[in-house]
Amino acid sequence: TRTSRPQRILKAVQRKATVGDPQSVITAIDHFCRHREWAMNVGDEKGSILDSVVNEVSPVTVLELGTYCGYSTVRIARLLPPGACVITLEFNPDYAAIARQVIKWSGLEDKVQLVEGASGDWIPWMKEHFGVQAFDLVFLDHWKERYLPDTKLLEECGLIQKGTVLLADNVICPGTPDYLEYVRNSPHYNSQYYRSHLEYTKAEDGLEKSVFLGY
Ligand SMILES: O=C(NCCNC(=O)c1cc(-c2ccc(F)cc2)cc(O)c1O)c1cc(O)ncn1
Ligand SMILES: [Mg+2]
Repeated sequence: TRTSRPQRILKAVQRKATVGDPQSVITAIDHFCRHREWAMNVGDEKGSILDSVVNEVSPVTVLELGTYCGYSTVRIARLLPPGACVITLEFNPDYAAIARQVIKWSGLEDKVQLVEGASGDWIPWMKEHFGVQAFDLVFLDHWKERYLPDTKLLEECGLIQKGTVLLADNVICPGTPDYLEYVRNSPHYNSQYYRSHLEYTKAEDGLEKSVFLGY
């Protein structure tokens, strides 16, 4: 196929969504992925749970691991008050290039810092490079086998402090068993599972919300 799936998602946004209207961008991507081609966005059902957690935390600084096409970046950024921002890390340059354009179409570029690179390389530089003290909310949606090592790295770098909320996608499908075991058994986290479905399907999936209790 000439174009990539992310490119076809961007086309759907440019055809169906209104510039500067984040909700229309979200609706356009959900419609395309439900009726044309499945894609690994968090989706509308789990996206509503993400929205409720963002509203509950009302974060000033958010870290998103795994941007893909920027769907969840837009979902998060549209709920942030002035002065708050989301730093989103994407390893794949092709995904990052599409995400920049989706985020720009939504008009939320001032609330988003998209960083291209590997999470393991960038996390140790977050404080110095972005002047971040600690994250209020971390949305984990990247390589599933990186959830646990990156959580430990965030702890070691002092980027997770008392009250920081971790919200992890795909804890059932594709699944993140080692991460789940860690946050559910650690005395330093209060963890709860929000049962849902894999985006645009009937398969079970869910989000795990873990609040750091301090040391
Ligand atoms: O694939 C990279 N990132 C996406 C991580 N996200 C996922 O893998 C993901 C997968 C699924 C999923 C679920 C069922 C199924 F049958 C197939 C896929 C769903 C989701 O909601 C995800 O979030 C990637 C590539 C690369 O080259 N470099 C850095 N990262
Ligand atoms: Mg996901």
